[in-house]
Amino acid sequence: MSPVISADTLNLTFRTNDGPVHALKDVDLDIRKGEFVSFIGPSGCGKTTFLRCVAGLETPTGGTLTVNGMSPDEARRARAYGYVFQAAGLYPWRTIGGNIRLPLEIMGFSEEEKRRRVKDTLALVDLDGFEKKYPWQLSGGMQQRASIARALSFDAEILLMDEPFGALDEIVRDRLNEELLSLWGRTEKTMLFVTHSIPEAVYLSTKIVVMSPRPGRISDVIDSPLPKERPLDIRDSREFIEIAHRVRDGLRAGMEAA
Ligand SMILES: Nc1ncnc2c1ncn2[C@@H]1O[C@H](COP(=O)(O)OP(=O)(O)OP(=O)(O)O)[C@@H](O)[C@H]1O
Repeated sequence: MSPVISADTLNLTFRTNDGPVHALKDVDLDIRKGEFVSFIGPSGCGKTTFLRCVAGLETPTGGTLTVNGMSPDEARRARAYGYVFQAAGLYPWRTIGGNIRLPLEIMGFSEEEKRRRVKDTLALVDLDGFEKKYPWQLSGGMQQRASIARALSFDAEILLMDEPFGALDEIVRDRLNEELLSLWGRTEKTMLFVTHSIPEAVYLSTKIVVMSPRPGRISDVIDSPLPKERPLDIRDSREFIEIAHRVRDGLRAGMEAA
């Protein structure tokens, strides 16, 4: 099966007044359909930049990047992905339903289709009954779930998530991690997920991409041997702890080489 996302010697250098910033250096990575891929690495190592390249929001300065065999820009126009940011980014003057409808309105879905999709995606993230509430009436975790629903509403094949749970406390984060895994299991989307948390990366991923600081390079790619079904207490298992060690070693090696 050909990869959904394929990066080959991808480079991105930002030109700034203080000189060039090498945000990505020779990144090679293939991501297959239905994989859950986490990107972990120190601040400024290019995780967000990589996601933005995939989304067609940044233009690489070297190498090639394809999404579904197309350029990122073409893939964006073909609605290949939804984007979830660290802050839920919901419009406060729109209800939860209104927020989820927004991309559907922009994309010109019919009234009936909009209604159906809002209802279905709210159910998918376990927010049935909250359609008419405003964002401020929901907890931080619920807002983030609404933001995920918005990204899923137009049935994009790929979900780009940039530290979506970074601002939430650990208990809420644990629950959302479980819910996200279950959602992924049901929808079989391809997930690209940025995190600073080793346990979160190990718990969620089928593949963990460990990155090193500027210039942002990949220092290790770990294919997880953990089963698809993952109760939270899998975090106490020997396999889990071994993968977490390997991620930590990759992070350390990247820091030392930088
Ligand atoms: N538009 C831009 N112009 C100039 N430099 C930029 C721009 N965007 C990002 N950078 C720089 O590129 C590098 C990578 O940034 P990026 O946001 O991708 O890192 P990150 O790994 O996502 O960091 P964090 O974990 O803190 O979110 C950083 O040094 C950043 O300052």
